[in-house]
Amino acid sequence: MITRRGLMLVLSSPSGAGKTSISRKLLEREDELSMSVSVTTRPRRPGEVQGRDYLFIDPTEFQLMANRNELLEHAKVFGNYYGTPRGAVEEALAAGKDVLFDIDWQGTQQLAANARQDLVSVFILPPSTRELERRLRTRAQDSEEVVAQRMAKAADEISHYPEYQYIVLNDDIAASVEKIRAILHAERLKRERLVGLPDFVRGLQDGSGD
Ligand SMILES: Nc1ncnc2c1ncn2[C@@H]1O[C@H](COP(=O)(O)OP(=O)(O)OP(=O)(O)O)[C@@H](O)[C@H]1O
Ligand SMILES: Nc1nc2c(ncn2[C@@H]2O[C@H](COP(=O)(O)O)[C@@H](O)[C@H]2O)c(=O)[nH]1
Repeated sequence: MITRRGLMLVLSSPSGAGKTSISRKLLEREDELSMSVSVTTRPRRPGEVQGRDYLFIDPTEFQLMANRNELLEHAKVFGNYYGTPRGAVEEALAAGKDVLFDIDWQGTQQLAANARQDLVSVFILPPSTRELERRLRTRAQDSEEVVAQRMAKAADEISHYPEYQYIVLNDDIAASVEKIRAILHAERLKRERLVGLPDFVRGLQDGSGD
């Protein structure tokens, strides 16, 4: 019997390039994929739902979670704290399920340091700086000040693209989703992820695997 270890599919990008939009569409199409819901100290945006988009917590609670080693990775991004709760991810991976992450480059580096073999990392680029700013503005969920702060950090975020295995230029969202699905489907077939493969092949070779 061949089974498979779950993988961690990470999407990173400068703010506004499209990670959240792409993630939602991926989850609609991929039954075996679940979203890692982060904790954050950032204020909730209009329309965001507690427990679906984030677990919104206060800085004291965040610090407690970090101290208790309940976060798989954590980072300060744009002045707020964000982190990945460890329990849900470890449970899903152990059950052979894949987990989708929308996290920044700092978090990706931490996951890579601890579990590089289970990580599939994708960096999403916007088609242009002008389009990135247009997307942040038309999302209409952040103040002028926040948009300016995120645009000021975009070049720095983009400088981390060489740390990622795959690059997707998010011009057309449907096409971007299909590209990431293709990455996911190919990565699922990687020999290294298959558990029980040597025994299965040995059975084929010696004829005992009927
Ligand atoms: N390919 C695309 N073409 C046009 N608009 C897009 C495209 N992808 C995403 N958008 C729009 O851009 C805006 C920002 O997208 P989204 O919130 O998904 O970005 P994000 O990378 O998750 O941002 P953040 O890092 O701030 O969470 C949204 O209004 C979304 O509808
Ligand atoms: N290292 C982590 N980064 C995270 C996590 N959750 C989200 N993020 C990143 O933060 C910025 C801003 O997100 P926003 O929702 O405030 O627009 C973005 O780059 C996210 O990818 C996390 O758990 N860890």
